[in-house]
Amino acid sequence: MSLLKAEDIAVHFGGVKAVDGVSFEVEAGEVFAIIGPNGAGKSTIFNLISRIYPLTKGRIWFDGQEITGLRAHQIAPLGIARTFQNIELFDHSTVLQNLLMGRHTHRRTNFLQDILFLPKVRREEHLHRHRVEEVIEFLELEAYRNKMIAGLPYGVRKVVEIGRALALGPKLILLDEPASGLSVEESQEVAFWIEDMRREMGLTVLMVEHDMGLVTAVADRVLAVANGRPLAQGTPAEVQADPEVQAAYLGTTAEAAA
Ligand SMILES: Nc1ncnc2c1ncn2[C@@H]1O[C@H](COP(=O)(O)OP(=O)(O)OP(=O)(O)O)[C@@H](O)[C@H]1O
Repeated sequence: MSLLKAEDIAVHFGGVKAVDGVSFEVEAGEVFAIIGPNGAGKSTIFNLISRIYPLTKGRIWFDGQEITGLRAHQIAPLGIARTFQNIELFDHSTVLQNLLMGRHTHRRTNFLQDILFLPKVRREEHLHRHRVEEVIEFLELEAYRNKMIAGLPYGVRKVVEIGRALALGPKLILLDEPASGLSVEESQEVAFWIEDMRREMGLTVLMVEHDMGLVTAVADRVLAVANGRPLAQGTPAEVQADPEVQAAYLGTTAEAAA
């Protein structure tokens, strides 16, 4: 059984069919990439899985449970974490504080227990700290631990965003363009981390990415979309060789070119 399954999903905004009849399955432990030209519907697919947008059509399952009818706040506790195309961090907080906020969904204590700082609260705090320190070590963020986000280089902020998602301790991580705006070296580093997330953390990765170098380096399978519609699915090499995919990247579809 796959970890994530999307069946014939669609969302229409007025006349715009942002996503229209897309199906795919992501196996546990797999790195699965969604590619496509600008405006193809890639981020919208993430927003459907995260339950930010209501589905016009279709169904989604995660870890054996149907999540089609769930609300956005119910998704993270199931073990799905995500990053955003436009980094969404708290600029005037430190790296450590941002990562601790990634643990927020796991809080089991209530406000009264928190202000009395009961042993249960202390134990929980210790657990959150431990997980966050693991993430800091994993992503080599030690030097930035107490630095404000606002003053950090773009590449480091992107890594912190991945860190915040990892701090949640997810089963599935959704990475929205993890290499966008990064240098070639930084993008290669992201490729190593994705590999390590799978190998060391046992994570399943679903990513949207324009950088075909990164996709080819890390993805087991790829889904190509254009104008909200699926074009091809397969290994990176198979999808890149697909004539419809090639046509879509030239700004036209194969049908239009025929
Ligand atoms: N909330 C919304 N309301 C109306 N239209 C939307 C909404 N969200 C997305 N769209 C439209 O859906 C289409 C797909 O957008 P989406 O952002 O998913 O594309 P994308 O493949 O992620 O593009 P990019 O690579 O540029 O980020 C676009 O035409 C976009 O304008």
